[in-house]
Amino acid sequence: MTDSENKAHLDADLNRQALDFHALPRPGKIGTEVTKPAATQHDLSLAYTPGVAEPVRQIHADPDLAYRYTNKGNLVAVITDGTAVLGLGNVGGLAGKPVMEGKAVLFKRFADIDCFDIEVDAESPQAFIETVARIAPTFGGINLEDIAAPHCFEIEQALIEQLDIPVFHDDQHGTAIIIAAGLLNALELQGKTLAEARIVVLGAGAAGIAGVRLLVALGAPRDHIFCVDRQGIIHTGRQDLNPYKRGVAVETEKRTLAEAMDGADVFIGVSGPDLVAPEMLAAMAPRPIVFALSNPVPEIRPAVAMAVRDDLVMATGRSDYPNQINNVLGFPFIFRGALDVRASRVNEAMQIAAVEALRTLAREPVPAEVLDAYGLQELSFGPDYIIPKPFDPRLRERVPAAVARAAIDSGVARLAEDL
Ligand SMILES: NC(=O)C1=CN([C@@H]2O[C@H](COP(=O)(O)OP(=O)(O)OC[C@H]3O[C@@H](n4cnc5c(N)ncnc54)[C@H](OP(=O)(O)O)[C@@H]3O)[C@@H](O)[C@H]2O)C=CC1
Ligand SMILES: CC(=O)C(=O)O
Ligand SMILES: [Mg+2]
Repeated sequence: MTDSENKAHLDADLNRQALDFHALPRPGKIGTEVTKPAATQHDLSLAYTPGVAEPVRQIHADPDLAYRYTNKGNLVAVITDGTAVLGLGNVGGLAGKPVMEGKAVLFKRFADIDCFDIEVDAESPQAFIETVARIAPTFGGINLEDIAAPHCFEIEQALIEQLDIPVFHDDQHGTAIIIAAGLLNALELQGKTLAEARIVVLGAGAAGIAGVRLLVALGAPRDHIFCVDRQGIIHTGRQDLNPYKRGVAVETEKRTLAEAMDGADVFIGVSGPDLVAPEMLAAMAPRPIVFALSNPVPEIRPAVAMAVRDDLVMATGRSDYPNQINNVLGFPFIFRGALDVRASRVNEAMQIAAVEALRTLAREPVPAEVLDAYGLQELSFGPDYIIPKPFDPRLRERVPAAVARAAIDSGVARLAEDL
C-alpha cells in the first residue's frame, strides 16, 4: 500500500467509526436529565401543578428570580444557521447539527454547563437575529456557531446590543483567544516577538478577522499582518472589500498568498483544506510558526510541513496531532466564568484574561491524567506543547476564574460573590 492509499484507508475507517459513534446505541450525542425527584404524587405537586405556579408568580414579579428557580443561569444555547460549518461551507443548519451537539457535549464535559443546540432556517441575517432574540429569555448565554462572514459580524453585534446576557460568536472570539495564547508561546519558543513578527492570516472570515483584531489589541503592528482571501492579499487598493475586510487592509505591492508567505514568521490558516503549497512553507523566515487550523482538513498537513522543514512550530485544529489550537479550549471555560458572575457580555478584557490564563498554564508541569488521556509518558512546554490539552482539569479552575475576575474589574458582572 502506498502512503496515500494507507492514509485514505485510515480516513475511511475513522469515518465509519464516527458514523457508528453518532448512530449507536441511540442517535445523537446529547439528551436531557431531570434534576429534581419525580417519583411520588407529592413530587409532582411541587415540580408541576399546583406547586410550579409559585415560582411563576415570583419570576413574573422579579425576572431576575429566573436565575434562582429555573435552569436559565447554567443554560447556554449553541445556535447556528449552518452557513460555515467547520471548513465544510454552507451545508445548512440540519447538517450542522452533529457539530452543534458536539459543542453541547464539550460545554457539559468541560464546564458542567447545560446546553441546547438550535439550528435555525433563516432567510436573512435579520430573520436570524429576530429568532435568537425571541428565544433568548430561556438562556443564560448565547454561543453563536459556524455562521459565515460577513453576516456573523452584523448578527453578533445586533444581539449584543439587544440582549443582557453574553452573546459570543465562538468562531470569532473563541478561535482568536486560542490563536493568541498559542502564538505568544510559540513566538517565545522561536525567539521572536509579536511586535516584530510578520504574520500571514489566510481566511478573512469570522475566525480570520477576529484573530487579527485580537492580535492587534495584544500589540501586533497592524501593517505586519497580511490577510488573504480567495482574491489574494487584502490591500487598500481593492474595490471589492466589505467593511470588515477593509478594516484589515494594508498598503502593499504584494498580491498573492505566495508573495505574502515569502519571509513571513507566522502563518495562521482559518480558510480551507490543503491551500498552502510546500514551496510556500519553504519560503518562510527561519524558525517559522504554522497554525493550519481549518477543520477537519488543515491548510497544510503536518507530515507535509515537517517534510519541508524541521525548524517550525506547527499546530492544527484537530485532536489527533500535537498542539491543538481549537476553540474547545475557550468557549466552555469562558462561558463558565461569565455565567458564574452573571456577566452581561464577554468583553475584550475577559478575552485577554482567557489568553493569559491559557498561555501561562502551558508552562506548568502537566498532570498525570493528561498524559494518560493522550497516551504520553512526558509532555512539557516546547515546540510540541504550546497550549494546554482540553482534558487538563486545571483549565476548569484557571480560565473561568480569570474571566470572571476580568468581568468584575471591567464592570460587566452582576454578581461578585465568592470571588
Ligand atoms: N481550529 C479552530 O478552533 C477553528 C477553525 N476554524 C476553521 O477556519 C475556517 C474558516 O472558518 P470561518 O472563519 O468560520 O469561516 P468564514 O466562512 O467566515 O470565512 C472563511 C474565509 O476563508 C476564506 N477562504 C475559503 N476558501 C479559500 C480559498 N480557497 N482561498 C483563500 N481563502 C479562502 C474565505 O475567503 P472569501 O472571503 O474570499 O470567501 C473567507 O475569508 C474553517 O475551516 C474552520 O474549520 C474556524 C473556527 C475555529
Ligand atoms: C472548531 C470550530 O469551531 C470550527 O472549525 O468551526
Ligand atoms: Mg465553529
